Amino acid sequence: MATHTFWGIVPAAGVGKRMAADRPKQYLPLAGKTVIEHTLEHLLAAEIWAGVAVAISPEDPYWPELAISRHPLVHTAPGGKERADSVLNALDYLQDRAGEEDWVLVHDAARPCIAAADVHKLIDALKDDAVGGILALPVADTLKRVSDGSISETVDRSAIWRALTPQMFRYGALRDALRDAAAKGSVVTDEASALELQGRRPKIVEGRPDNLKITRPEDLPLAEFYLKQLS
Ligand SMILES: Nc1ccn([C@@H]2O[C@H](COP(=O)(O)OP(=O)(O)OP(=O)(O)O)[C@@H](O)[C@H]2O)c(=O)n1
Ligand SMILES: C[C@](O)(CO)[C@H](O)COP(=O)(O)O
Repeated sequence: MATHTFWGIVPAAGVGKRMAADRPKQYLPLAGKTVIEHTLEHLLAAEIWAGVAVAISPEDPYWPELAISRHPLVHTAPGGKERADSVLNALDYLQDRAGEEDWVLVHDAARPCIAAADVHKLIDALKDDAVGGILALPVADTLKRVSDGSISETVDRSAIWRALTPQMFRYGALRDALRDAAAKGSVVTDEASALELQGRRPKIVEGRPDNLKITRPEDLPLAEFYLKQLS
């Protein structure tokens, strides 16, 4: 049976504009810890990691204060201007450690309710796949295309899924795809988009609806509720 090596990358260098708090949202208090501590503790609970590289802004005063920043499996990489730059920097940080065919799972610091079971579900579904893929959720609402404040059409939702994280790709393939996207000036908001631009077809694995991304203030009480259900 083939053996696999799994690295984690956690982009955590955003400023949280939409949250508009006194600090980046990954450091906001949530159920007795910071958001990023929940995220990393849940990821580490999957117990499959060769290491987890966390992309942190160079001016970030909060990260060194957290004990988890000194966890033996946790490495600190420099954050970048956009999320994709942070992920690329973390890949560069891992270059002497990770092999080209090792798996990399990228998970947002802002998704603290990730269940270890969902990490295992993604890995079990894709570890022998040629391309890799992502956790995602089918949309539950009717979708409208809107222009100038009015509806131009109702979009067929049967083929529309919401992208979640983790997103799981081979180290070398992900690095090359993100570098290509950057070289072309293409803005990619997730890892799958970078591989799609190269004509690849990442797979979809259905994730849990509680794996929400904390984006706006109203997401915090919802995350607290979900965390209570997880523990
Ligand atoms: N330059 C950046 C921008 C974002 N992220 C990370 O990418 C994840 C998802 O991004 P998002 O929710 O958009 O976070 P922010 O960019 O912080 O939020 P906003 O867009 O509201 O400013 C977050 O964990 C964020 O810290 C990052 O590592 N580096
Ligand atoms: C990667 C992501 O979580 C997928 O839903 C999301 O795209 C990241 O947030 P952003 O607001 O698009 O940067």
